[in-house]
Amino acid sequence: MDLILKYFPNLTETQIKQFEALESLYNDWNTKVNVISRKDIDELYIRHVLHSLGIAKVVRFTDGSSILDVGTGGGFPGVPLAILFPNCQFHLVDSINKKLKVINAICDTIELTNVKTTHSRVEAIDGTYDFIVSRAVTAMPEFTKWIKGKIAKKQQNELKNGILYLKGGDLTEELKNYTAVKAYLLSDYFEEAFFDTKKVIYLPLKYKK
Ligand SMILES: C[S@@+](CC[C@H](N)C(=O)[O-])C[C@H]1O[C@@H](n2cnc3c(N)ncnc32)[C@H](O)[C@@H]1O
Repeated sequence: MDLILKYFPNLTETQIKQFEALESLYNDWNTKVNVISRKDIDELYIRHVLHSLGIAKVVRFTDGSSILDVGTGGGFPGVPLAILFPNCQFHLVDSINKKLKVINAICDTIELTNVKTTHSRVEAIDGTYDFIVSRAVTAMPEFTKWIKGKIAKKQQNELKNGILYLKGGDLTEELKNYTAVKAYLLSDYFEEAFFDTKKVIYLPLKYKK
């Protein structure tokens, strides 16, 4: 938890309690449903919570923003972002239902009311969103096909609406056709070695019917 406060020192009491509660909740749930790999659970705050919050170093979502988390799994990056931005609406979608049940239970316990989950492939989701976030789901060319038509027309953030994708490694080949893409290095914000190769890939997208 100290790690979260190190980079996000202005959390409210409620947010601190919510972030603190994640450790025992994910540990408990992970014994029943495998939402986080065994190797990672001991490093929940660095590998999952802080990594998810890397997106918040790139953009501070304006109150009222709507954000879709595609392939959220156990709730990353959606749950930590929803705690950090209580006045934004988060829609967490995954094609595997059992993980969403864990997210719902965790959100109920910590009274996180700005999260909605849907069991579906994202291609079948109808809404539009200011931002679409994701981590570890698929390569960008396929991802952009899946989320076609899901970017909101109205822009209410300083950063243009689009995709914010947590990725690592060499992305030259994967991103070569995206001229508007911008990579933010998480090592510019976080000093821990885990972030040395981690990036937030931002792709602004226009509203298309
Ligand atoms: C490797 S996990 C990543 C989970 C989470 N984003 C994280 O980083 O911890 C990929 C997740 O994407 C989901 N997924 C894959 N294709 C999907 C699709 N078309 N629509 C919704 N979810 C999908 C899978 O069910 C799985 O839970």
